[in-house]
Amino acid sequence: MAVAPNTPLLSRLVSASIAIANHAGGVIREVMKRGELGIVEKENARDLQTEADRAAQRCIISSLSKCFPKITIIGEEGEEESKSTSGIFDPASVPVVNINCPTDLSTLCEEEIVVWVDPLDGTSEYTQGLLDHVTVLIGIASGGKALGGVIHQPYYNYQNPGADLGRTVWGVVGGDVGGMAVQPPPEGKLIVTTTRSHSSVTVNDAINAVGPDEVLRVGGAGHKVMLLLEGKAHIYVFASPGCKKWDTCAPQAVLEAAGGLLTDIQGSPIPYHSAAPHRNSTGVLATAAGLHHDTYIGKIPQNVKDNLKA
Ligand SMILES: Nc1ncnc2c1ncn2[C@@H]1O[C@H](COP(=O)(O)O)[C@@H](O)[C@H]1OP(=O)(O)O
Ligand SMILES: [Mg+2]
Ligand SMILES: [Mg+2]
Ligand SMILES: [Mg+2]
Repeated sequence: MAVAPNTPLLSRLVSASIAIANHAGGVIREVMKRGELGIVEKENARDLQTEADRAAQRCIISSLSKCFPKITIIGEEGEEESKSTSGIFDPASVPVVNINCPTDLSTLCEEEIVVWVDPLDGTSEYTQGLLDHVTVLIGIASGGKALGGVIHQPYYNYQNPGADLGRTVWGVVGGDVGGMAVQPPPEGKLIVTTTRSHSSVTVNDAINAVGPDEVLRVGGAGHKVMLLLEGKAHIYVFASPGCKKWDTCAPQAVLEAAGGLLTDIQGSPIPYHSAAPHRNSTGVLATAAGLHHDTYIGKIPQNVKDNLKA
């Protein structure tokens, strides 16, 4: 369906990203259904890539760059999977989502935009059949800031036969959140979410220091931020250099659109310029809306912060 004339670029980009992320979710389910995952080890045995990561990236980058040829797009799975034009999807073939754009972001042009794409977040969990941990992440940045994001959960509802499979949540900082009803976490206790597959002594030291009543060890950066948005956890603590910009850009934008905050473990903003290092070497700490972020940053021990110097 055609977009109304004069629609700001950011609104068009978020709407197209919703459609493309949905389509990529179908690609991910299709690979799992066929059962030939084509698993490759990247940097080490805890860093895997499957045919679903590759095919979803081909689909997302080719489709986005066809619609927006001058934006910079950086995908987790690298150059080869970014050049391909196979699996292209035209977002104009599905209804437009009307996205409000804050006035100060309404004049952005394509050259000012960097899109960070994680075609499949939670790859370890995907290979282990923990399908509800998987998300597709498309994060939109400008001026080094995460401004818009789409989190698609291809397996949302997969344990409820008959219910609609998959859901897509989006947000624009200073604008709206859509695709879900954001819920506050319970009062009177502290639930922390963290990694289940990339733990370390430093990761656990940081968690213990914030004094949790409960720790939810789940896969994926997108999935953990969804737990904050769903009111199932209060904070996400990952004192490790394992996450990259494509893991955090979209979740950060959606969380901050909902009133939360995502920074590194020192409380400093994560920069999203195209030249920024891919690795979030100083870790990640995110808080749901209504929490006092600096209080938790203040509880992270100095030795943990020192272990994660840029
Ligand atoms: N040590 C690591 N090596 C590779 N990727 C990592 C590492 N730590 C975290 N990640 C990425 O960050 C996401 C969140 O981490 P975790 O699930 O451990 O909390 C992972 O799903 C993975 O993204 P991806 O699955 O897209 O490769
Ligand atoms: Mg990966
Ligand atoms: Mg990831
Ligand atoms: Mg990934």
